[in-house]
Amino acid sequence: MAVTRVELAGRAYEVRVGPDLLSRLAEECGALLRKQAVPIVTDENVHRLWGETVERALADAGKTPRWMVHPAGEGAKSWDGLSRTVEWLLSEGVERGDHIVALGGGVIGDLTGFAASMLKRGCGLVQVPTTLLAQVDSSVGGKTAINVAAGKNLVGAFHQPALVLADTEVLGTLPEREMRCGYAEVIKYGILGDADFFAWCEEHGAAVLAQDHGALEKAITTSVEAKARIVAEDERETSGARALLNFGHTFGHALEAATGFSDRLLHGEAVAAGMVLAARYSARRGSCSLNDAERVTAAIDAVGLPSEIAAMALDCSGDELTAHMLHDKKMDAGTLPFVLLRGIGEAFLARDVALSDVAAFLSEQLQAH
Ligand SMILES: NC(=O)c1ccc[n+]([C@@H]2O[C@H](COP(=O)([O-])OP(=O)(O)OC[C@H]3O[C@@H](n4cnc5c(N)ncnc54)[C@H](O)[C@@H]3O)[C@@H](O)[C@H]2O)c1
Ligand SMILES: O=C(O)C(=O)C[C@@H](O)[C@H](O)[C@H](O)COP(=O)(O)O
Ligand SMILES: [Zn+2]
Repeated sequence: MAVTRVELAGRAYEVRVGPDLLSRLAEECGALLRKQAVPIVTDENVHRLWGETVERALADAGKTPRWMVHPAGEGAKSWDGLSRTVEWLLSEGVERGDHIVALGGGVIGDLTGFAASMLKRGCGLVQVPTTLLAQVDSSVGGKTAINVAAGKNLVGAFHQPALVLADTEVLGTLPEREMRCGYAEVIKYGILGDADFFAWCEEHGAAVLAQDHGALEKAITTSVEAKARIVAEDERETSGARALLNFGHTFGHALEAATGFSDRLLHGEAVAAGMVLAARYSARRGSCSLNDAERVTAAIDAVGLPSEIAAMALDCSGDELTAHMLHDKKMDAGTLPFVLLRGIGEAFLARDVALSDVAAFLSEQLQAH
């Protein structure tokens, strides 16, 4: 098992990555699960595939899971999903000192984390991420949110977990498409801040997706270490360091909005196409080389993630895509800082980007090929 600490003063916590953590859930959580009944929020797929393992793990420790099972998919990150979760937690008598278990992908983690942040003004949380995306990204760092009509993640809170348990065995049941989505966030860490890791991904992407043990473990632990370092430096995205984790997301969230937060384009896929756009836009502005932008595109193409928005039949204009960006949380006094590249491994925050120029660039990209 690999252990990474997220160093936050007075609230440091461990991210444990390795096999068989789910079947040791009670031991791993120790005193965090202080009552016989354990409130667990999950979705229908995870419940069907891994519910029994959890039941057994808790039964061995004399505990009983209490389940809240959401429908699978992004739709659960909604006002309705949130109110149902909070009402259920209240009906279960959850107290401030209890820890709610979020067992699932990023949707369940973001939703449950947000519910935990507001229940009795904040109760405990254990993240048990079951997708690659959630293991390398969403379970770490305390960003929680729901989507609302105006856009992605626009209502939320920072609420750190007390523990993250990333069981690599649970990825065995994850569909390939979801593995690819997680891989998009893995290579993001290389592109934004670690050229050597990006080069490693270029070589080993297929092995990660095939769940080769060594490659998968390196991909997860390198990603978690990068995220933990950045979150410890800038927990609430105030200094600019954490904003770099948003590489590809301003474009990506606009693509998710344009496709109605549906299965048509999953978050990881939107981020993949968004990273290609951010790299190409960087090259167009002359901050990075065309060659580096092409390397980003090739790495995304190589694993079957979408790179071309022209192939997405989006039925919207560049202006309509930039209109979605006006809701981006990085928006500051009327300007939107963009995470762009000086090169592979060197992202920076550009504060002088005109949205009209981005719209013109997107119009070209929508028509390319
Ligand atoms: N808070 C953050 O820092 C952060 C970071 C990245 C992404 N996110 C958010 O995370 C969400 C995407 O998360 P996701 O990609 O994990 O999607 P998801 O939670 O929808 O999970 C993807 C699918 O995989 C299924 N699944 C989960 N675990 C499984 C398993 N072990 N075996 C089989 N099926 C399984 C789920 O039921 C679902 O159908 C988005 O809403 C995104 O905005 C948040
Ligand atoms: O943890 C962060 O910070 C990130 O930006 C990670 C992203 O992968 C994630 O999708 C996040 O939810 C996006 O943040 P948002 O602030 O743009 O909603
Ligand atoms: Zn993301």
